[in-house]
Amino acid sequence: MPEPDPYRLALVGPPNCGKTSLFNALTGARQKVGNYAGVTVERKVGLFTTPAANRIELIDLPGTHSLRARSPDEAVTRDVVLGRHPAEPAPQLMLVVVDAVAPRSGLRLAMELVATGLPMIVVLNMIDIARHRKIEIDRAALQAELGVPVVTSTAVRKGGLEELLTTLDATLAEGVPEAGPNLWAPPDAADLRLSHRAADRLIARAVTLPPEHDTLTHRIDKLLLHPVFGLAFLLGLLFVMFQAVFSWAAPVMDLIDGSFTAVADLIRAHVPEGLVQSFLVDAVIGGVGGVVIFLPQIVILFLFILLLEDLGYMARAAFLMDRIMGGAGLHGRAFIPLLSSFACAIPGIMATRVIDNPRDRFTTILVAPLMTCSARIPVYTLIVSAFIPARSIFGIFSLQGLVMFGLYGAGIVSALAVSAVAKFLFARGEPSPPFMLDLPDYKIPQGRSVAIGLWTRAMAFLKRAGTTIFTMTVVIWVLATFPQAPEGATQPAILYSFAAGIGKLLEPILSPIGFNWQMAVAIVPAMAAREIAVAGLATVYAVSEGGGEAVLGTLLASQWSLATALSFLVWFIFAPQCISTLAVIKRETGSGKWMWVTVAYMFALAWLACFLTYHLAVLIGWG
Ligand SMILES: Nc1nc2c(ncn2[C@@H]2O[C@H](COP(=O)(O)OP(=O)(O)OP(=O)(O)O)[C@@H](O)[C@H]2O)c(=O)[nH]1
Ligand SMILES: [Mg+2]
Repeated sequence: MPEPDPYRLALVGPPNCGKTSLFNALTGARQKVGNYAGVTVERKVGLFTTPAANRIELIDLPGTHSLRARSPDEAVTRDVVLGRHPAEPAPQLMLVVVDAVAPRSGLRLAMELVATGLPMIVVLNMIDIARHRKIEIDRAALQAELGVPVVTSTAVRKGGLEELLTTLDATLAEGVPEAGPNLWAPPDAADLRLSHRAADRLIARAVTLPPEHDTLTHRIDKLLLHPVFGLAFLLGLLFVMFQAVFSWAAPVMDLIDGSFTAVADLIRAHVPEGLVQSFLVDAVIGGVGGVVIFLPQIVILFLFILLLEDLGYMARAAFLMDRIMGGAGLHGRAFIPLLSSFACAIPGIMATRVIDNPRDRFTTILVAPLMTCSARIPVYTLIVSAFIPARSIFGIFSLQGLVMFGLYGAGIVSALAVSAVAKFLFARGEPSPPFMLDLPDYKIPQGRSVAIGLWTRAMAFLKRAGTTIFTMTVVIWVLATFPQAPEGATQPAILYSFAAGIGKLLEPILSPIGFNWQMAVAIVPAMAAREIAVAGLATVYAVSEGGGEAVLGTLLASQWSLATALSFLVWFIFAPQCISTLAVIKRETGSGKWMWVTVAYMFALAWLACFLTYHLAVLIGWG
């Protein structure tokens, strides 16, 4: 007998009320959660079985305050709930999640959702915090007013879902009620006022707030949202973050480096000199190993980002930066997408779905690839450690760390500059409405969720090293090795290879900015992933040096001028070296136009900036 179809349930609620935490707890998934609005921007589906063996297909949705959706992420929720989504039939039952600490917007949404006719269960989540704060909620009154079951939950605690599961099974045992007629219509301003008043009445009847309002969050915010001290704190925090990425990681990186060198020595000792040895040492260890070394830096960066997300600081930073970003024509909501782009532009671009005005959204998408993503870290670190002396300044800051900070700064400043130009170019249309931001309460980060987040990111990085980066490194090795030098050749073997031929072909475009042909061979395949530039340089130089033992950094320092090195760094600030990002831009904007605009302006900017940097450096005498 075929199994009956699972019940289709959807998690609906305002932003940041814990929908995804519930989703993860119920289905065992590892979707991203974070203490700010707009973490989830697309629908996710998972399966689970209740204690009474009911099979459930659960849909996690982006948060929204109303079905009157404004931004692309909210539109997903509206379409799924109203059964208009092309790939998703309407759910049979909604779990309407309400933040028990700040129940207003959730209860308002629940009242609006009653009109859809879909059966629902209201889940008062974060009840742990509500109890701690002595917020009392009269569930019987809520149940009577809304006419639906109301349960409490703590999504992030073991056993916090028992009541929800019991009620769910009881509801399903009676058979899911048929959906009533859908009477929902987009509310106008008068409807909205009415519904806000109705929600206020409901809260007045069912929720008792403790008298004092001066919570810890308020006290911390007095400092951290201070216009001067707050900004100084934010700047200091970012500075510490980049110093940490650069200096804390060093000992672990040395350790990894040491073990790779040991393995390479083993291979040299046991595998006869020739193609096999060259492949293993130059491509696999030199190339892929050369990238894997950067894992500690990536992990430290993500640790900072995950902690800030979970603490609830992100929205504060957005609030502080709103004025500065507004001056450059960026919407306050652009901050979190841009900050996420420090990790990777792809989730950053996806996160722009929370911006409702298309012009603001496209401007953010346009500049997101300028933020320093983690794939640039290996390139920056390699060049900075090879060319910038490891001195300390004022005895505390490392000069190398300062240069790294400068590279990040250059990305941020150029993103602001490009968006200011974009604002000037498409200044038509009315100004964006003011930025309304929910500041979530601070929360102690959940160790488990931070650990899972770190693990997922680290695995993704290693997977990239084992797939894309490995493949491209092998391609580069083949190109740099074949055809082999003819008998009696007088020049180095690599000059007879395909790689040299390709590099020479690109030389006319790249020599004005100080690049040699080896760099051309490294940056073309690095379109697949920026780290390949490091693997590529390692492989090309290793092959041309006949598998010499020199460390890549030392080798580069002996072969490149400082002017060339600086130009190479600048190239990686600006050039659109990432095909996946371009593909996501195309998908998220729904047309190839914005993708080509991005490619064109970034390449043009990269070339010009490199040209200036290189010639200026030569003038100074660094040529
Ligand atoms: N203490 C406590 N924290 C919770 C609970 N549920 C969620 N959280 C925290 O609340 C924050 C928001 O959780 P998410 O699951 O990302 O919220 P969401 O509703 O999916 O948010 P969006 O996707 O942005 O709409 C995270 O920091 C969670 O760790 C809970 O029951 N108790
Ligand atoms: Mg979510």
